[in-house]
Amino acid sequence: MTPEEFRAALAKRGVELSDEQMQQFQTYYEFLVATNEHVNLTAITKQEEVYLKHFYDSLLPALEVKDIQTRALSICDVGAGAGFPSIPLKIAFPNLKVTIVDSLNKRIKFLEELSQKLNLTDTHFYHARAEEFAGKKSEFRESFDVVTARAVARLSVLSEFCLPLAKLNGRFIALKAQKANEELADAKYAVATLGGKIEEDIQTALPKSDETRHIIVISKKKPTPNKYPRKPGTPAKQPLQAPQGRK
Ligand SMILES: C[S@@+](CC[C@H](N)C(=O)[O-])C[C@H]1O[C@@H](n2cnc3c(N)ncnc32)[C@H](O)[C@@H]1O
Repeated sequence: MTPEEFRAALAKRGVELSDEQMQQFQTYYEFLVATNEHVNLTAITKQEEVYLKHFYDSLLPALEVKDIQTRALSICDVGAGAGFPSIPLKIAFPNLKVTIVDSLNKRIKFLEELSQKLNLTDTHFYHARAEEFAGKKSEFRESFDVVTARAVARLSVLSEFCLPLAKLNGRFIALKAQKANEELADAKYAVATLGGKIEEDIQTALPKSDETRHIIVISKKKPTPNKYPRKPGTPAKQPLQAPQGRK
């Protein structure tokens, strides 16, 4: 998808980007590819692929969950890497307040520089493991309207990173490509244990492509018990699973 096709596809979905926003996406693309020469940020570097598979893909949550487009929501993006999905969301919807946490400091440094280049306001970057960032003593626990994550871990593990960060009545929105159905079934126990409720699995696709995407919306119904998230590494090693015989 060329930048102009990107703009037209979004306009078709009711999102009009200004020339300035288009320039921000272009600056993002150029800085991503230049930095990628010496810092491992992405395997996708062709312009048309970055616009489709990173930029447009990152905007899918806002195309499907409309209040992201207009409200001054606080968003925490867990494991954003080179900024996906939250930086494209912030460029397209400057109303958002974005916090990113990633365990790789080189990526956080890239994002800090990127944010300055794009003149973004209300963006905050933290080098930390999600398990610590969301811990019971953390000021960030249960403080965000929306928590997002793309390509970080399977849903049962991701729920333990993300649900503790969502406010009561807030949402955790996971961006998934394949195997979403399997992951959802496998994550039911974890989601319920952590205070969440699976609300929707919105199936969608990238334009001019048969690649399906799932936007999974989980609402935070109850506070997360203090013992979660467990210590760094444990959620991935021992994902929360129903005791034998329970579903
Ligand atoms: C495959 S990348 C995906 C990056 C981005 N979300 C995307 O969709 O392109 C996964 C990212 O999650 C980060 N990550 C993995 N486990 C993490 C954890 N426990 N806490 C914080 N960040 C984590 C990694 O450092 C990496 O930048």
